[in-house]
Order: sequence, then C-alpha cells, then structure tokens
Amino acid sequence: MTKILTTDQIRTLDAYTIQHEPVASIDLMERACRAFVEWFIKRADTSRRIGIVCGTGNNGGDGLGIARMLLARHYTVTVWVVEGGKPTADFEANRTRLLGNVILQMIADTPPSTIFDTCDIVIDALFGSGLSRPLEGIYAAVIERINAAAAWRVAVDVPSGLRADAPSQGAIVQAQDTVSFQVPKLAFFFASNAPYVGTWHIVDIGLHKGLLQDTETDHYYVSNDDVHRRWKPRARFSHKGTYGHALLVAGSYGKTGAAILAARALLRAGVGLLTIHTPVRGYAILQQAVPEAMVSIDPFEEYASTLPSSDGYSVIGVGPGLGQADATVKMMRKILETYRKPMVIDADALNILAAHRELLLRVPAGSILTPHPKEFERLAGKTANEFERLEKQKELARQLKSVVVVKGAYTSITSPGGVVYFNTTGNPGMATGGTGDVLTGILTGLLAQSYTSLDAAILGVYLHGLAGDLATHDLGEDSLVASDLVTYLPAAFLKVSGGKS
Ligand SMILES: NC(=O)C1=CN([C@@H]2O[C@H](COP(=O)(O)OP(=O)(O)OC[C@H]3O[C@@H](n4cnc5c(N)ncnc54)[C@H](OP(=O)(O)O)[C@@H]3O)[C@@H](O)[C@H]2O)[C@H](O)CC1
Ligand SMILES: [K+]
Repeated sequence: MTKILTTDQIRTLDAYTIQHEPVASIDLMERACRAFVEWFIKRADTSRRIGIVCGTGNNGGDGLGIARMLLARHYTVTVWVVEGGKPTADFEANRTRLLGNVILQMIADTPPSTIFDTCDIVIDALFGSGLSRPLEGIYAAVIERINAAAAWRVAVDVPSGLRADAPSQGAIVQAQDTVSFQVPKLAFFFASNAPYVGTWHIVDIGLHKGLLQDTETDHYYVSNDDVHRRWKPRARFSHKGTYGHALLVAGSYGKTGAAILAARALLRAGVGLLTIHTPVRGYAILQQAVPEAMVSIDPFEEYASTLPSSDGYSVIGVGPGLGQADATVKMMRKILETYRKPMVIDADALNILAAHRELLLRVPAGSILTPHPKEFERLAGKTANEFERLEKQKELARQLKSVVVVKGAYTSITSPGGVVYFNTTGNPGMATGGTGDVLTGILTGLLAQSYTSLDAAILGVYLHGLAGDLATHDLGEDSLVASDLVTYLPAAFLKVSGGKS
C-alpha cells in the first residue's frame, strides 16, 4: 500500500530528512526542483514558451529553482512573482541564484487579461502545501488569469488554492497536471477536486525512507503490487467445494438483467458453486443466460419474497435489481435475523436498510456494503463535502464492523478499523448501467472463496476497474457497457496474478 500523508506529516518528514540525512533545506528544494524538471522535460520541448508564476514561500522557491534549471536547458522562460507574503529563506536563496538569468516580473496589482497570452505552458508555483486559508485579492486575480489562459497548466506540488487535507474554498488553479512531491495528498482523491488537480504524478525527492516507513497513516492508495499480494493462487488438488457456494438474491420483473450481470461476474470471479434466488418471472431467463448457476425460485411472480434456508451457503450477495416491495423488505428482515455470516449488500438492499434503520444494525460483521454516493447519503446522511463523507464512511464501517465501499472516480474502501484504501483503476467509460451489479458479483465471488472482506473488497474493486481499463483500451470509453467488464475480468485476473490465474 502506498501512503497518503498529511501536510503536517510531510513537514515533519522534511525536517527529519534535513536533520538526519543531513541535507540543507535549500538542497532539498533543489532536489524537488530537479525531480519536477526531469518529469517536465519528457513532456515539453524547448519550442514551448513557459511562464512560471511564483509566490514568495517555498512553493514559489521551487518555481524559481525550476526556472533556473529550464533556462539552463535553453527553454524560453518568463518568471512572475506575486508580491505579498514574507519571502522564505529558500525563496530568497533561489531568487539570488536566478539573478542574471532572467528579469523577474513582479505582480503587485491585478494583471492585464493578456498577461499569459505568450505562454504555451504556465507552471503554477504560487502556493503549495502551506496554504492555510482561502486565496483572495491579488492571488485570486492572478489565478483567474492563469485559469483563463489557453496554456497547459502544470501545478507544482499542489494546485494553488487547494487545501491538501481539508475542504477548499476561494480561488483555485485548474491544473491539467499536478506534479506532487513524494506522496499524493488526500484532496487528490476527491472527485470534487478533479477540475483543479487534473492528473496527479508523484516524483521522489528522497525524503527519509526510514521515517516514511514508520509514519502511521489511515489513508492509502492501492497499486498492482498490493493487489497481487492479496490474490490467492489455486491449490492443485482443489475442487469446486473449495471455492465456496454463493447465494445471489437478485432480480425482479424488468430488472432480471442486473441478476444476470451479477451472476456472470460472480462466476468469473472464481466461485465454486452459485445459486441465484429470483422471482418466477426470472427463472427461465436466468437458466438460459447463466447455465452454470442453479436457480432457487421464489413463490412470487415478480419480486423476491421468501428466501430458501440460507444454510450451506458460504456467502449471500443481495441487491442487484431486487426492488423494494414490501414482501422483499420482509425477506431482507428474515435474512438479517437468521443469517450471521458475511454478506455483500448492494443497490436496493442498501436502500431497504436505509429505509428500515433497525435492519442496518443487523448486518453481519465482516460484510461488504457497496453504496454509490447517493445510496451512501441515504444510509449515513447528507455531508457538506467529501472529507466529511469519508469520516461518516469510517464511522459506518466501525459501527457495522464491516467494509464500506463508496463507489466513484477513486472508489474508497473503508475497513472496520477506520483505514481507507483508495482504488486507482477504472475510467469514465464505466459510468453506465449495470457496472455496480458486476462489482457485487465480483465481491460475492471472492468472499465465497474465503478472502477476508477487506481483501475481497480491495482485490475486487481493483479487478473491476482494471477490467474496465482493459475493455476501454479496446473499445473506447463511449461504447463501454457493463457486460464488457465481465468479458474482460479474466484478463484483469491474469494481469493481477502475473499470468498465473
Ligand atoms: N517535502 C516536500 O514536499 C517539499 C516541498 N517543498 C515545497 O514547499 C512547499 C510548501 O512551502 P511553504 O512555504 O510551507 O508554503 P507555501 O509556499 O505553500 O505558502 C507560502 C505561505 O503562504 C502563506 N499563506 C497560506 N495561505 C495563504 C493565503 N490564503 N493567502 C496568503 N498567504 C497564505 C503561508 O504563511 P502564513 O504564515 O501566512 O500562514 C505559507 O507559509 C511545498 O508545496 C513544496 O512546493 C520544498 O521545496 C521541498 C520539500
Ligand atoms: K502550486
């Protein structure tokens, strides 16, 4: 797992590195500038006219150092400094080092709208992790000009105006790319900040490895290696019983497709045996569409009302296309009163829990809940921003002793212990009906194979998004449909298992 640290933790790491490497602060800044420039010159040649907008803190100091290095590589660079804050020592040191290479353009008042017209690229080095309040006045005016420029906007460390660890207000640079030092910031993982952060990139600036390792955090993001470590190869002498028998309670009249998608994904996730419980109207369709599954037929025609005994199943996945009929609510109540093993609860099953809160506390420990933001709001209440929502998500996971997965651009997975894992696969092509049903199937299939609920969630969410990425590679984003995720799931497993699955 790769850590996401707070700005206070990064500051502590800075100070510790300076003291124990040891390295002078200005030389650590030099390392940051060099790391940024190494990244930058791979993406822009010297024909591109560059503007660098600096504050007077260390983010601005980075900007001056970057200017000096790009000038030395024969780039055309214009440097603006927005006057206002007390210059830091490292800013001054880099201002001195830049003397003679370029005339600094000082900005004291609102600049003309044409100020950045001659720039192909604007590098934002106004503010970084030191931002402590909304930007106003001259800073807001300059940011307005930066955002209006037709240039490619690249932010140094953090887009100016964005708080790294808290909700942001006021003027914020809308960067297409953010090049951040050593670790990403929590704000990068919230959909509402995507217009400011753009695509984020991490460059290593050699902060003290030992302390980095020992620094505790509750926030991680998931990489392929992490997921590979969680995937379990199959033993040679195993049989279908080894891989569990899942019960999928899904489908209602007009929404049998959700049950088909979830069932197919469940099977592709490797479950040993699958039984689908569905109303009469779904029986023939499911037997035809998913021949590998057995079907348990509900006495009701159009929606599920009565579960067969839930014994003998390793896991129950409930929700896709279920509907919220009274008889279905009664069935949910019965399941939650009698079944005590982990469940995967999604879609209408979540909405039933939200509408009948006494049922929420009956969720068996070790379950996985998979709400999208709207379903989460119904479960946990409205929140002002994604930071607040994340705290509620941790609280719900703790309360239910279960894993809560909130689906989104960076799906977040919260453990009962309050640790959060941000997924890093997936793409906008997956914003299409049925992808949630596929995820429910994958998670149920993994849980049936005795993955812990946290491993099943981290592995399953990653595989789901990876299948989407592999599908998009061949099909594009516009035409992606939920069934493609099932089709590409085997390829995702092969990638995660290093070809051994
Ligand atoms: N390990 C690393 O990541 C390294 C990062 N580096 C760079 O350093 C910056 C952080 O630099 P810092 O000087 O701490 O802060 P900023 O440059 O972001 O901001 C400068 C000061 O501005 C003041 N401030 C805060 N909010 C506002 C505001 N809304 N309006 C006006 N001024 C504001 C604040 O001072 P106050 O005393 O006023 O609070 C800031 O100190 C990091 O982002 C990297 O770019 C190093 O180069 C190397 C290591
Ligand atoms: K910045």
